[in-house]
Amino acid sequence: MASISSGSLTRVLYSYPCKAKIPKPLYSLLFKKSPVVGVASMSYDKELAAAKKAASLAARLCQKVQKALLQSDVQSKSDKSPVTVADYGSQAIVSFVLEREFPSDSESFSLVAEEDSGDLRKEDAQETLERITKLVNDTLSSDETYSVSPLSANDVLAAIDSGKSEGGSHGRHWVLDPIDGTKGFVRGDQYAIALALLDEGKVVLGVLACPNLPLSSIGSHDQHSSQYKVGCLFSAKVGAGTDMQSLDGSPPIKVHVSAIEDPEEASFFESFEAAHSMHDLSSSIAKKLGVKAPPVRIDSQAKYGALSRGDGAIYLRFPHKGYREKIWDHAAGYIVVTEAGGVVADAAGNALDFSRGRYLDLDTGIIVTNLKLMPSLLKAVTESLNEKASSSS
Ligand SMILES: Nc1ncnc2c1ncn2[C@@H]1O[C@H](COP(=O)(O)O)[C@@H](OP(=O)(O)O)[C@H]1O
Ligand SMILES: [Mg+2]
Ligand SMILES: [Mg+2]
Ligand SMILES: [Mg+2]
Repeated sequence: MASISSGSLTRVLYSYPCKAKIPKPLYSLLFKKSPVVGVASMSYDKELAAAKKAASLAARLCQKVQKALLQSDVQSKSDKSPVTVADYGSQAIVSFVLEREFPSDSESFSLVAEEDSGDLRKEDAQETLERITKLVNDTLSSDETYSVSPLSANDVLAAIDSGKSEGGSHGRHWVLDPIDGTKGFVRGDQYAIALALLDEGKVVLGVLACPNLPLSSIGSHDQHSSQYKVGCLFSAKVGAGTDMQSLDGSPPIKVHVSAIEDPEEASFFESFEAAHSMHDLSSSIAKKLGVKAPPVRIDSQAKYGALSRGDGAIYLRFPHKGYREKIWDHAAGYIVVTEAGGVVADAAGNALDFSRGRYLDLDTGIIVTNLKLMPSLLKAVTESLNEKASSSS
């Protein structure tokens, strides 16, 4: 989390609309000291290097599949959401690389990941499993640092199933979304490989590989244009800021969230999929706040990456009633944004709690912006939610 100087503290206090009392949850979110007390002094350098390597290799596998996506590569999970050979392949690669990079931790290795091998163990999935196994082996052999004998289909199933951990508030847990934004991936749009590490319940590092995200700002041009070089790797470590580099290996640069204070100049991100976030609610919040620009709708945690380098100033996510957010959909994005100076909160202004297992139990939605805009954003969110509640009662 970005440290907050007394100067910025004063500015935030003054920026709170109407000098109203700052709500308690928001106060603690904006002003509390680093949330990783006790683990902040660890370096996590080796872990971050391993995470970047694992996510970059997984991105290579995903790029290959997205270029030649076959109808048979896309399956439906029991909740009807899509999953592809690349989701499984990416999870197998990341799991394999992490276990290999930390052989001495094999007893305590813990990975909380989205996919499991249940459907791949069914009889009619033989061909799909073979295709995934080939993809994983081809990707590993394309990396000169891994001279391993090819993995069998069973090795691949076991690597995928390493991701069954429940996480929690004790010890270390890797958190993986092997493809976040599978719907975007299938459409040929944005997606991300999102990997984070929890230590004693706090996110201490995160990596976002975004193979289709332009290296230059998407605030200023059409994100679908083929004119711009794409492929970004964001990485963040607690207390060390956020870096961005190209996926093909340029040196990293430090990135920072937008410094915009006037909502009229701000633009906001939201899900491309209306089923994932209530677009009408975001537009009512944006209108209240005075945001002029239309929403930028993109898939996946690429939104957190783009926000961390200031492409836009606000991210609004309001799932429909009953949906429970998962930790792998936010852990990496959360630290990428907070280390770049941003604030991530639920709709009541509470900090997100990644220590409760696979789910993030939170109040109503997720809002992300910079320190200056957060108080007025939270006020607009509260008003819009109250209006929505009274109009539906
Ligand atoms: N009804 C729903 N409401 C909110 N989020 C949902 C949802 N159904 C799926 N999702 C989540 O939204 C994620 C994609 O986020 P975004 O909308 O920002 O692109 C999905 O990740 P996966 O694609 O990894 O399954 C999934 O976890
Ligand atoms: Mg999914
Ligand atoms: Mg996801
Ligand atoms: Mg996913």
